Amino acid sequence: MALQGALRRMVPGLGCGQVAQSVSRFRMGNDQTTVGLSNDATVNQIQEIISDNCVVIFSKTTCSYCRMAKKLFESINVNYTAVELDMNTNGSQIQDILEQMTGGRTVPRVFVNGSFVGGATDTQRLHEEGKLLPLIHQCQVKSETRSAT
Ligand SMILES: N[C@@H](CCC(=O)N[C@@H](CS)C(=O)NCC(=O)O)C(=O)O
Ligand code: FES
Repeated sequence: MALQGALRRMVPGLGCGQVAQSVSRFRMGNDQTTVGLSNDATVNQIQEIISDNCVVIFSKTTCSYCRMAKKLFESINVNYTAVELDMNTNGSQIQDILEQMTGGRTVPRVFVNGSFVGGATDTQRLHEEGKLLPLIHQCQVKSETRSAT
């Protein structure tokens, strides 16, 4: 699928700033300029957020599973960027695109180091299997490589 190809081709993310206490939140499309974005523009916006941030959670403010995913990252002191789809003018468009990219439209949709890792239970399982922190560590390796060059 074209979108999956596009996701794989993404440039590595810029600094991810994990292992910090504060939680960064990013809202897309809440201002006038981004209302009614074309599909391509929204795809680009999504890809930019995913490549610029080590951990991205596409979420809804009312969703307990989303809360669970956020709490998991908070418990391991890892910063995340939450995109709250229910606070966003383009929320359902973003959800449609995420479905094309990942094969599902449920929230949360969690991305680490540019790759989709699953929903809340998938992310929790990954952590229990000891596989989540190594993925997060990959973002640090990337940002260290970048700053060394
Ligand atoms: N096992 C999934 C469950 C995700 C799920 O069922 N999400 C529901 C809300 S809790 C959903 O996205 N429903 C469709 C919607 O809100 O658009 C996970 O842990 O993330
Ligand atoms: S837990 Fe109900 S909306 Fe996610």
